[in-house]
Amino acid sequence: MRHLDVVGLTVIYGAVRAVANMSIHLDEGETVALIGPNGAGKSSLLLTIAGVVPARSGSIKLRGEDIGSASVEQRVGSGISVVPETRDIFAKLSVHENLLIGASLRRDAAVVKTDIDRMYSLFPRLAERRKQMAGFLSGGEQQMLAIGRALMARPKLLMLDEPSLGLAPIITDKVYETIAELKKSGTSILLVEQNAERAFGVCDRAYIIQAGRVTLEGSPEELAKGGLVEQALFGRAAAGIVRTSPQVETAQ
Ligand SMILES: Nc1ncnc2c1ncn2[C@@H]1O[C@H](COP(=O)(O)OP(=O)(O)OP(=O)(O)O)[C@@H](O)[C@H]1O
Repeated sequence: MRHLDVVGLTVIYGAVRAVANMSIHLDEGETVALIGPNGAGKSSLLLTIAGVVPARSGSIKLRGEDIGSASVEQRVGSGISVVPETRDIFAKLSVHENLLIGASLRRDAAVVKTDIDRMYSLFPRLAERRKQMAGFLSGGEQQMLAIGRALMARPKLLMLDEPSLGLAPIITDKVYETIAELKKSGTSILLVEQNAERAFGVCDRAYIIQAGRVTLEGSPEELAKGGLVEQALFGRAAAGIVRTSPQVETAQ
């Protein structure tokens, strides 16, 4: 079943067209990566799906229902959670309080407690630091807390914006192990990454995004063939001549 359908989405900031008539989709339980260089429009796409940034045009459907005019809270209530690139944790609150805030829209207090315990078993480091102010955590711990906080909303669709940004390789491994665990549990995942190799290790399908457009789409196996990704990111796509499958746009 189709979980998310984004069709013809355009996002504009002043004179900048960050997302240009972009269409992507995600099936139930699928892990889909958005790969592209800085400034390609990946974060804008995620934030627009989350309802934080408005779309200029296009539609966003969640399980067939148009959520284009829904508030951020309504989208969280419909099962969408985002871990932004900025991580957005509350630095002056404790680890435990940050996790509780992630569940603030939920009404099932008893299950929330069980979920917090689940977060602590998923991230033992957070359990050790549950009383510590989040601002004092390391970058990796803050990323785990940001993911844990998003998971506390029990998302059906989790969007992660460059979860490995600025992290040591060993911590990145841990973050990716967690993503693999979430994938096994059936959560649909939309993952923004600049590192194609990392993303390919976990995703079912990927879109290559450049200058606000999808320039390639396929499974990791398809995209890895013949250096298509490198070609798109560093080669001919830069000149706007990479041609892809029919539903995928061509860079202009
Ligand atoms: N709030 C904003 N106001 C004005 N321009 C913005 C804003 N946010 C993003 N942009 C611009 O929109 C374009 C797309 O940015 P976006 O952050 O979505 O790209 P990205 O692919 O996520 O890149 P990065 O990995 O650097 O975050 C860029 O040109 C960026 O400078």
